[in-house]
Formats: sequence, C-alpha cells, structure tokens
Amino acid sequence: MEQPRLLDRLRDHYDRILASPRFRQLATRFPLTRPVVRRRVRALFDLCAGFVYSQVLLACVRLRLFEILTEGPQDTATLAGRLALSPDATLRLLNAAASLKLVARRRGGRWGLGALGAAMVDNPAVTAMVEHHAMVYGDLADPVALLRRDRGGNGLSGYWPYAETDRPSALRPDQVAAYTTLMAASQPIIAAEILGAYPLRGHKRLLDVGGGDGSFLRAAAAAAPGLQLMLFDLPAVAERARARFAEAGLAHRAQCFGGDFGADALPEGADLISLVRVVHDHDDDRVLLLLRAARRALAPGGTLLLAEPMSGTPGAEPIAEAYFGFYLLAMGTGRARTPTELEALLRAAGFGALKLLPTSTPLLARVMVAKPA
Ligand SMILES: C[S@@+](CC[C@H](N)C(=O)[O-])C[C@H]1O[C@@H](n2cnc3c(N)ncnc32)[C@H](O)[C@@H]1O
Repeated sequence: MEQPRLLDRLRDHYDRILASPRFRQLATRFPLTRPVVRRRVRALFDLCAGFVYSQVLLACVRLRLFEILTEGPQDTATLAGRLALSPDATLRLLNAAASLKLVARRRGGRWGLGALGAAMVDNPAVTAMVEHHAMVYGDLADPVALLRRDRGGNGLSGYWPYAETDRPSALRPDQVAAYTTLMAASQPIIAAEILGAYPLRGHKRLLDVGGGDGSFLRAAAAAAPGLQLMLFDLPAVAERARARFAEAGLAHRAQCFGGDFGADALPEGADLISLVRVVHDHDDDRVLLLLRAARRALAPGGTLLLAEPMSGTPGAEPIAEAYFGFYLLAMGTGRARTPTELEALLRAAGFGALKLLPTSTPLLARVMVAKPA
C-alpha cells in the first residue's frame, strides 16, 4: 500500500487535534485561536440549521412578503394584517428573516427588503426552486435510507419520470408539465451565462437537445437574429415547445422533433448542437449514447456545446457535491461531473478540440465546446 505522504500525515494529525474536546476548550480560551474557533462553531451551526433557514425563506415566499415590501417599508402591525398572521408571529418571522438578510430593519420600527430578499423580487427561478424544495426535503428526510436503498421510487423520480422509465417517449403531457415549467423558470439566467460565454457567432442552425419548452432557443434567437432553431425532446415536451414558438411568433424559424435520444436518431443539419443541463441527469452509458447520437447528427466542422453546473468548480463545491449529489441520487440517475470527466466522455464519443469557456457565474453553469475529432 502507498505510504501516506507527509502532508497527509500532518493533516491527519491536525484533524485528530481538532477532534479532541480538550483542545477545543483550550482554543476557545486562547485569544489568538478564539476567532477561528468561533468561525468554525458558526459554520457547523449553519450546517445543522440549514433546513430551518430554508423554511424561513419558504414562509416569506408563500406569504409573498418580498412583493409586499417592494411597495416600501412597512411597520409590524401593517405587515401582520397583510400576511394574515398574529403580531407575535409576524415579529418572529421578520426577526428570523432579518437575521438571514431577507428583510432589514428601517427607521421608525418599519421593515424593508434585505439584500437577499431584494434578490428574490421578480426572480421566478429561485421562487420556483424554493417551492420545489418541499419535495426534495421530503425525499431526503432519511438520508441514510436514501443512500442504502436502490435508486428510484422517490418523490423526485416521479417528478422527473424520464429518470425511471425505459420508455421515456411514452410519457404523457401531464407527466412532463411540472418539470418543464420549473426548468423554463430558471432558463433565462442560464441562457444569459451561456450566451455571454459563447455568443453563437457564425452559426446558421442550432439544435438544442433536451431543449424543454424552447426557452434557451428563444434566448438564442433574440441574440442571433439569423439563426435557425431546432429542438429535440421527448414527444410531449417537444409539443409544448412547438406551442411556445408559435406564441412567440417564431414558428417560421423553429422546428421541433419528438423522440428519445437514447433510442432515436437526432435530426441532422445543425452546425451547433447544445446540451443544456441535460448530461448531468444521466449515467455514463446513457450519456455516451446521447453524445454519439449528437456526433452523428452534427454537420462536418460543427460544434457541440455542453452547459451545466460542473463538479470541481472552485467555490461551488457544496453545490455540485452535496446539493446535486443528493438531489440526483433521489431523482434516480445522473451526477455532476468534473470537466475532466466530461472530457473523457466527449472523447469516447468521437469529439476533440475541447475548450472550457469562462462564464460569469460558474456555480450556475459552465460551458464546454467540442468539435468532431
Ligand atoms: C433538466 S431538463 C433541461 C431542460 C432545458 N435544457 C433547460 O436547461 O431548461 C432535461 C431535458 O431533457 C429531456 N430528456 C430527458 N430524457 C430524454 C430523452 N431520453 N430523450 C429526449 N429528451 C430527454 C427532458 O424532457 C428535459 O426537457
């Protein structure tokens, strides 16, 4: 067996010291180590209390507190009336929300929006996520059982039914409606990240595979007026996209194709194929089927663009590893991958010339482009 390197041995030693209650007591008393101890205690408490913080946010969203406060600062009694809560319950909620920077105290005993509450205003993406998390938390109520049992059979795997079925093409409109609406709510911020990193210059026809209701393609159409649009998704989803394109007056520029990318050929003719938040939903064997199908469909010299949150993103580790790790476990398939893991899959499917492009908010999405090898 390989000998632990010196750095690893030092780390083990340090961890053993930190784990000792006697050391923690000493470190709390010693002025130089006290601030470090306090920061760690706070970080650990935040981990323990995370669910409670989320539920304070959920209460604010359900009571429409942020919208109410956009009208201007209001006092507790007025807010109690508008929230239909007792004055005591209102004050409890406002104090909790203020501690989380969702609301802020203003002069004269009034309350206004806090920095994070202000970011929730007109933010359907996060608002929809906050509501959706009721289901996520239900599935994670017993995390050890979730880790031990076979995948599937959870609220989330029912919500994303393509994760559980062998015949995703047979999914009915009512089975795809909720997740398609949820994805569309957050797509504008993802599209802004992608189009900021890859402005679509020089492309004639874009095929968005797993394109949902076409929200990404509509953003692409606005950014590149001459671009022709093609969308491939499960038949019931492609039908929704067709209706959205017609509503947006884009029917003449957009073609929608229904099918299963694991079984059916992708439509040909695009010089750019995008996979936006699609690959992380699937296990490696299915991703390879998808990437090979994209490789066959892509015009010679074309480009494949893959965009999603990735593992190994500095500063976003808990989002990829803890959040997506457990979310996708409950959903039943997929995982967040590092750029290196994605690169290996892309190469195995016949792509080369890979580039990871910088995005302005990498924790939301990173963008990788590739060309047929
Ligand atoms: C997480 S959603 C992403 C939607 C959209 N790209 C976005 O970012 O908002 C994944 C999409 O892949 C589609 N999808 C899943 N499995 C599929 C399959 N086997 N064939 C075709 N589309 C599939 C789903 O219907 C869904 O629209």
